[in-house]
Amino acid sequence: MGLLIDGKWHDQWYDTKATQGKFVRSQSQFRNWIVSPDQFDANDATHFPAESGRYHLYVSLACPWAHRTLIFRHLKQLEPHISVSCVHPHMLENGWEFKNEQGFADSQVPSGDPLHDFQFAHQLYTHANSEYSGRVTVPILWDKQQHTIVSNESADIIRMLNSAFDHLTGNQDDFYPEALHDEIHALNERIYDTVNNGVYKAGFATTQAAYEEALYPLFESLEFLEQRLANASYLTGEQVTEADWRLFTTLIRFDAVYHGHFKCNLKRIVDYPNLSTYLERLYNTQQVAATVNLEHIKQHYYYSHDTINPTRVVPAGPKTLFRPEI
Ligand SMILES: N[C@@H](CCC(=O)N[C@@H](CS)C(=O)NCC(=O)O)C(=O)O
Repeated sequence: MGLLIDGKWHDQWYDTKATQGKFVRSQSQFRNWIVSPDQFDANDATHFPAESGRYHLYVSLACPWAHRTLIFRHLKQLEPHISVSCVHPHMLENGWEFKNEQGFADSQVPSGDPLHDFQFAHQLYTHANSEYSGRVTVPILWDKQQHTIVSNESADIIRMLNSAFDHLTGNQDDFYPEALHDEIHALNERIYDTVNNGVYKAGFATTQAAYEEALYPLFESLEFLEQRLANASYLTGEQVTEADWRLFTTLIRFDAVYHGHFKCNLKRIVDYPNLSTYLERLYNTQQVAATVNLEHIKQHYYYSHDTINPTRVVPAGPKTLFRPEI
């Protein structure tokens, strides 16, 4: 675990001393956009054209932020147009590594860096910007033509994938419909702060106060979502949107990892009937299940964060992520 400073790798854990034990997530720095041909402006340096075969997505199958982008690539039928590969689940002194290990092979996503054969993800960042300072995170959306990072922000990447390539795929499914923008933004804001990032704030807290400051709002939000799903299949009603997929990748990791490893243990997702049914509904949507690799998920968190779990023992359970039939 570490970061780049002026293009040089430094192995260091998150510093929470200056923030009273609180984990503060840093902003993603590559914020360009792939845009559809009708909106593409060649004079805008942040615009990248939506072309088949031009882009590569680097993900971690363990990471909930990267998982969102993998789901959108699948739902929008972008597999033939955007190539993908994954890092090894263990993120240690060199950060994310590209390493083939038979035991961690995934049936859908190859591991490694097929474009440069780099050993570490930080080499992609310095290849894009030799002076880069900051964290080396996944997902990374890479442009094979300009040899650079288009974006390392999952929230932006799923918006691009939602519509920019529609002319190539013919897939018009819209997970960010105009009429629901306000509702989606409000949901995203609360869910990002208290749930998606909330579990990390609880898990990486180094003081009791910082932990509790994240924990209670997290469970208030889960209660709020449980109520909201009492009479609706999805967060905004009967249409599945990006707000659901953004929540999904946290919920699917919750009982297996966040409940134990991040101490988010007031309740499990299986203890919420509506949330649990909802989670299973999303999991069973259009083979999204194939994007979930529980082995990578558990190995990553329990093995990589040795300040939290120094023995690196990975728990065997839970036996099921869904509510047993009653
Ligand atoms: N805001 C980013 C966050 C991505 C992120 O933090 N990814 C984690 C993996 S779950 C990571 O790569 N962490 C490495 C680090 O912080 O050094 C996004 O949503 O894309």
